[in-house]
Amino acid sequence: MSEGDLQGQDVSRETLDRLRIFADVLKKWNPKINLVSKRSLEDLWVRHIADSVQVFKLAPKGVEHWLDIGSGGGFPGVIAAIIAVDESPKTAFTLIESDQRKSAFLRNAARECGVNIRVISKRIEEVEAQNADILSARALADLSDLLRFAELHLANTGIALFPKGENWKKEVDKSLDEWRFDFDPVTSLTEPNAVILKIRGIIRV
Ligand SMILES: C[S@@+](CC[C@H](N)C(=O)[O-])C[C@H]1O[C@@H](n2cnc3c(N)ncnc32)[C@H](O)[C@@H]1O
Repeated sequence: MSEGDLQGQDVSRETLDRLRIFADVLKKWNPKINLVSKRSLEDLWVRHIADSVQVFKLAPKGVEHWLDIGSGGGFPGVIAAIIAVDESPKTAFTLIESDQRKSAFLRNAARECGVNIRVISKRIEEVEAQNADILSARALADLSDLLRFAELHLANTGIALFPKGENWKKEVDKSLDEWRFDFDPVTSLTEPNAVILKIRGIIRV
């Protein structure tokens, strides 16, 4: 287990302490509600934590509102909120997670880490428009569905950050039937064939 390994990404000592608390809470809850697979728990720091840190690092600092959808075990939403305590303290975080037990975990983990996060336990499509500056989602849906969620909850000037696996080009091509957008595929630090799609200017055609 690569405890504390953030793949060379720099965070403060205080942030690292909070991330350690988060890792402990996740390990405590995981056997009961299966937040991450048992196998990936062995590589929690790289597979999940460092993978989420890189999403935070791609967002501009000082934005008002960050929305993470389908947050599950808190990736990348809780990790981004933890780093923001130091690096972007004015940013408010909202997480949408429809599963009640996972929502309870997210609230508990935020409290234990001393981070202020609003958790909405509803389906993304049933939540009132959030007008977010940043929208993140990992392992939630294919790109076309994510763009539908962005249409609901992302401000016109906002940025979507979607980690995607090696099939990302196919997902982009498929989504162009229905959408136009500007995008930048940033190579993942944790998985060489994966990217984080940084997307702006989403328009339905
Ligand atoms: C595969 S998990 C990914 C969790 C986390 N983002 C990660 O990367 O580890 C997808 C999560 O999205 C939630 N979810 C799926 N569809 C949803 C919806 N329509 N509204 C709210 N939450 C949803 C599920 O309950 C689940 O926790």
